[in-house]
Amino acid sequence: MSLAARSLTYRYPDAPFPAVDGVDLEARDGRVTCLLGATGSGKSTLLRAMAGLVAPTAGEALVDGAPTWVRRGVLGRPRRRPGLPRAVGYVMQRPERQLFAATVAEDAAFGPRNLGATDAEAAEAAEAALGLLGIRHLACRSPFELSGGQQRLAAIAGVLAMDPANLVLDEPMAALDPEGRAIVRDAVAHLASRRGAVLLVTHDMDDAASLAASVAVLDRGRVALSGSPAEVFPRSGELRRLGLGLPSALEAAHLLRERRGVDVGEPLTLNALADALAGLARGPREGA
Ligand SMILES: Nc1ncnc2c1ncn2[C@@H]1O[C@H](COP(=O)(O)OP(=O)(O)OP(=O)(O)O)[C@@H](O)[C@H]1O
Repeated sequence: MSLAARSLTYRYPDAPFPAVDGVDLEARDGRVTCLLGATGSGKSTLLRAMAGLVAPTAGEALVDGAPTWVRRGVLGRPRRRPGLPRAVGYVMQRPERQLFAATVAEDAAFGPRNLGATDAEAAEAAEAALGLLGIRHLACRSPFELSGGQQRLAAIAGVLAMDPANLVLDEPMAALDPEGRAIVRDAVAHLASRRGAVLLVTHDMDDAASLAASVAVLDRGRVALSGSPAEVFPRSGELRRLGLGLPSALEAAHLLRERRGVDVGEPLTLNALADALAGLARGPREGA
């Protein structure tokens, strides 16, 4: 399973510049790939193109190696590849705004029913999706009486119930309280270990550092930096120039080095920073 962009360009009608400009990107099986970038850098547009919601103006978006849109017919107009919703699921920004049914289970069953499943098959798919996200106990609740984090999980369950092989998510942790963020972050990490490729847009460097196996930074529609978090995040000068901050642990490590002359390396997570500090605290005593 995989998601890929090949020289992908997307220009909105009448826009002077492409929002996405010749992007090459690969999101691999069983891993989370995070798409980062300043506001307006083209992340959501690239995500929508890679999920096949829009046809690239030039280049290709590939899902499991096949283009999302093909030119067929005598007029050669682009047409979305059949069966795409099963190949890639798309979780839009604030997906809970789309919740509409009387219960969480009915809401999650809507997608599979729409794809042709019988009522029994759709109910089974919904139950499996709720189970995957650990919210089976909410099945009979009204989606409108849930917490923000629970609503977000219920909405993501609606996408998973369609059983997509790969998944793209646009800022799934945004606008949630810390508990809601943690619930969704854990769910995404869990999904990545069970699904194909997971491609996620986030503005939060801590989420990216803790979740991603690889990251790509967009700048004015182009990939400016890419690699593993350990390769990308230490490039603090370039990240700042691109309008991005650092993971908090790395920021703290840089402050410790600059202001106190203490070197804890380049920790990307608070756990790694705590381990490095514990190592420093132990070091002199052990050596004494
Ligand atoms: N429907 C649209 N029509 C015309 N231009 C658009 C449209 N949607 C986005 N754009 C433009 O495309 C560019 C990229 O927008 P996009 O939403 O992809 O950026 P983003 O990186 O996801 O931003 P943010 O972090 O603020 O969500 C921006 O210049 C934006 O103004």
